[in-house]
Amino acid sequence: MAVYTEVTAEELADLLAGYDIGRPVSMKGIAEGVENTNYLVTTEQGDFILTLYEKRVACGDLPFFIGLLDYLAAQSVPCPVPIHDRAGQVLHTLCDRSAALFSFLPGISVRRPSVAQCTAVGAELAKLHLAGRGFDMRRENDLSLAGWERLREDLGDHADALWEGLGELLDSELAFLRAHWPDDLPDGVIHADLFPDNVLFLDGDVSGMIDFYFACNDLLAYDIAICLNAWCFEVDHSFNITKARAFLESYRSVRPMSAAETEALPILARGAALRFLLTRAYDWFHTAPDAYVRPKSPDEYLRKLRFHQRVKSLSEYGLAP
Ligand SMILES: Nc1ncnc2c1ncn2[C@@H]1O[C@H](COP(=O)(O)OP(=O)(O)OP(=O)(O)O)[C@@H](O)[C@H]1O
Ligand SMILES: N[C@@H](CCO)C(=O)O
Repeated sequence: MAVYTEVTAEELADLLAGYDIGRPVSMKGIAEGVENTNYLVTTEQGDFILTLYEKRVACGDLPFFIGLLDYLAAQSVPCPVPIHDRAGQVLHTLCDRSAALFSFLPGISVRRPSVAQCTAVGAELAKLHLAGRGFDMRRENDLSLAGWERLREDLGDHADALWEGLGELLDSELAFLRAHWPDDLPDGVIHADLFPDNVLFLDGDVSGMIDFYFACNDLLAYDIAICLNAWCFEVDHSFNITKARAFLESYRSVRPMSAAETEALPILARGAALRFLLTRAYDWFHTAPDAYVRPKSPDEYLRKLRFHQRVKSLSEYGLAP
């Protein structure tokens, strides 16, 4: 479970004294999530999420994330709304960590998304991309090409210890992506980690998108590629073209994609697969055996990468060639 930092009832009461959200009634640690410590805090006025930022989120990035959530929430994007204290502040220090309170979003995340849920998330991602236009803070994607190269370097010989030949595969894929990565597609604010565990559903609709801590400025179509990987493969690793078609049609009904964006999808999907293959491989070797959370399987993303490497036509993503 991921409650890395224990907050006492007194510490919570002291924090809440600065807000207009009533006195605390209860506080429960949330088991899900691996990056930060999250508590469900109930006050006299309702439910809130208290997040304590652990080491993986850089403190310097927090104003970007908070500013973005404020901006998106003002445009009715179903994201956590940062709660401002009486002085207008969102960020506080609690137990030696940066901490913030957010609105609690109702809904349940799914493990195996249905076609209807892929349709719903496609439209919501497009709305998010449109809503992000005009947000004037910037955060570079530290997990794009240069970041992948750093991760590959850091993995070193561990790659081949994971699977014979993985090092060579990573090197040739990086060389391919370096030579072909597009730089002239529409860009903007992307979520960059919109996996099923970061989307909440209520009565078939998306009621919440959470965990914006990889959000950054990058190609909008790269975010689409991340979602194709995260939402459209089955547990047996097969690609579900019906889900892909539903997701893409729904996205394009809200924000039409240019021809250049659709043509770039196979390369972007390769990059997106490599990104999660590398971070999962990194975590595989850097997670202590007695850690709270088990690292996720890099193998899943190696298979996804291989699928996209074999794609010959956009029709394999359910798009007209
Ligand atoms: N605003 C919110 N409303 C409702 N539930 C939330 C909210 N924020 C977080 N949660 C709950 O807390 C859990 C962990 O949140 P989150 O995914 O942001 O944590 P994390 O540690 O950054 O995780 P990750 O491993 O996905 O990076 C979620 O799965 C969800 O159950
Ligand atoms: N979504 C990431 C985990 C960290 O956000 C993964 O599945 O590898």
